[in-house]
Amino acid sequence: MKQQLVLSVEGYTKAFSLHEQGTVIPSAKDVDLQVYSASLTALVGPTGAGKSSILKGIYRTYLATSGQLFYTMQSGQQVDLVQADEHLILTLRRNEIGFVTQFLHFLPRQSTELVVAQPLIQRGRPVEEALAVARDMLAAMNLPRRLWSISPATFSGGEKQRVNLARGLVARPRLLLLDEPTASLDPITCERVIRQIEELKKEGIAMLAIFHQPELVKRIADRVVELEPPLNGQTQLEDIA
Ligand SMILES: Nc1ncnc2c1ncn2[C@@H]1O[C@H](COP(=O)(O)OP(=O)(O)OP(=O)(O)O)[C@@H](O)[C@H]1O
Repeated sequence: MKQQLVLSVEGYTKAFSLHEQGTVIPSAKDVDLQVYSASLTALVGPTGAGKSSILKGIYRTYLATSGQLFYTMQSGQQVDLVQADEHLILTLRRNEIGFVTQFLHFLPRQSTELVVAQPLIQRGRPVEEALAVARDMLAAMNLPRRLWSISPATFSGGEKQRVNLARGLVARPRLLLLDEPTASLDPITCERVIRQIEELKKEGIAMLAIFHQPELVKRIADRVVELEPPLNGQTQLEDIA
């Protein structure tokens, strides 16, 4: 399958100004990277290097301090995710860009299968059909059947991670962001996730994923972007004013 450029990150920089403390926390600094369809770009580097901050910038949970995030939409039109208006960002989140984070967001008393089916329902799939896809994915993620009809509120970290993955994977976005997708999984489930990632590649999906395990990166990454260690210390706000 021909790989096409889906996302080009150019000079992405993020720093957090903590005005009350009068300091600036540097995060990602001048990062360039590309993500192509039908492939996985791995983001590696030490703790605090800004890996999660880059994913959050692409998903627009964070606003970049500087730099550009050129995303090529399904329509072929290119948009800078730093500048795009809120409405477009919400549309892209619903239809094109998915994010599997370390945290599971869900409404109280919502069943696990409904949490997973949600991205499909939001796109207009009939509820029963969406639930059937969700159940298949929960089975693929090795989540015990007895947990499907209850809320994930009381789930263990590994169980929540499986629900998160199932939700991200059913959506089949064009660009999938994965923040340590296998971090709290047992080896069998980890293998299943790897199989799913291979499947996503075959379907043409572009992925940008943070990993801490070098052997995993070697196995599934098509490109590797290594971030520099974070700068030492903090900058006083007046130093950069
Ligand atoms: N909302 C925030 N407010 C202030 N500082 C933040 C915020 N989010 C991240 N940071 C800081 O930015 C730096 C980079 O954080 P980030 O989570 O992106 O690192 P990371 O490379 O993903 O680390 P890890 O491998 O430990 O997950 C850290 O020093 C962190 O404390």
